Amino acid sequence: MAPLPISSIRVGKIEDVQELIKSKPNKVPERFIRAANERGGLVSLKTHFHQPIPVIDLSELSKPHTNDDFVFEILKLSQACEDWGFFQVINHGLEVDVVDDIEKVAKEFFEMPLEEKQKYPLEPGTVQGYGQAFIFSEDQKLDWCNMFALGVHPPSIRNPKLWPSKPARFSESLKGYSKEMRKLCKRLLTYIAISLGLKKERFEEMFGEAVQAVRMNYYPPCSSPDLVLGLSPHSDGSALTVLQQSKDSCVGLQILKDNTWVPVLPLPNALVINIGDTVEVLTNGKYKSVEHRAVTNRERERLTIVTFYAPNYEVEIEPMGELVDDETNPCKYRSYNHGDYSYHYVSNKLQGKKSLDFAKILN
Ligand SMILES: COC(=O)C(/C=C/C1=C(C)CCCC1(C)C)=C/O[C@H]1C=C(C)C(=O)O1
Ligand SMILES: O=C(O)CCC(=O)C(=O)O
Ligand SMILES: [Fe+2]
Repeated sequence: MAPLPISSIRVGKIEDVQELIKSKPNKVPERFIRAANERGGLVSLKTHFHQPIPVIDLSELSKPHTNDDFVFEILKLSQACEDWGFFQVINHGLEVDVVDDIEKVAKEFFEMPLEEKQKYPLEPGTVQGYGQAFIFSEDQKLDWCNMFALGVHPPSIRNPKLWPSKPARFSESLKGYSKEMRKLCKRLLTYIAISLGLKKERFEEMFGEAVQAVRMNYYPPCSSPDLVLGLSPHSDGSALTVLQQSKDSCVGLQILKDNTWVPVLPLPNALVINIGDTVEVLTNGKYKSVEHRAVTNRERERLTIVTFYAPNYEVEIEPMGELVDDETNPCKYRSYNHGDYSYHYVSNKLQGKKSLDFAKILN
């Protein structure tokens, strides 16, 4: 994926949100204030009474494929992917230490002095480093979030200058965590393949050496949470995304369902999984990527650790032949190179599902 021509990008001053709140401003700076139509939207109250985002129990999927419990959970998975594009997984079998450790080092990273974090700057037009990504103009609104993102795998996408030397355990911890996340993504893709009636290795065989990136999002508290957004609405360009919310995390993630923003209630020891644009294309729209955003809290900070898992940049993407029927289910997306899509994705601001127009066949 070629870098963007950064010289032409003028983004103005991007204030660091953690530093900003230290000065206790009596007003939220204009650059963070969203237009009324952007920050509002109907927010579902249903979640105050029950948890609507499907929950998939991965221990049920470890059972033999002939077992009724396995079949039942696969059906639940297929419904979750088709109706929601989002689900939480429990009993995922990840070592508690690995999950806890990354959360600790991520916290330690964000708590370091600004000068230390600024040794790893996210340059305009790139998506790796500390700062704000997807900002392309001086008048673009900013998210109420500090983020730190790194390409992890294959090693060729790493920018070693951006891997921090402090906290001392950061790199080791991220490598260990990413290894486990990679196994989890591969495993989830086998279940997703089975849920679609495909052979279980179908995604893995097509993806080649999959691309994996991590993004740590730190949302400081905001005195006027209704005026800002923690993270702008977007769908992920990945095939799958895994989101870990820190222990005791408050609600922050919202997903757009039937024109209503539905909050995702954090469950203890669960991970949130979502379908990315790439799986939408590969399944010819049977499983769709879903627009989501993050909101902030008046009193509480929130930390999330997000893994993006996607095919190798060399891979050609198009709807899978098994899921297309010229008569009853014609091809809705064109064929393209995943590296080109990644370039397109990172060259545009986050704007709902707009990035996917790149692939849509418009009739
Ligand atoms: C909100 O989405 C992102 O921040 C994001 C960025 C991912 C990336 C890095 C942090 C470094 C390496 C490149 C890559 C683009 C993967 C989303 O990632 C999605 C977008 C595409 C395309 C993808 O494959 O994952
Ligand atoms: O932090 C969250 O809740 C959402 C993060 C997210 O959607 C992303 O990083 O792509
Ligand atoms: Fe996302």
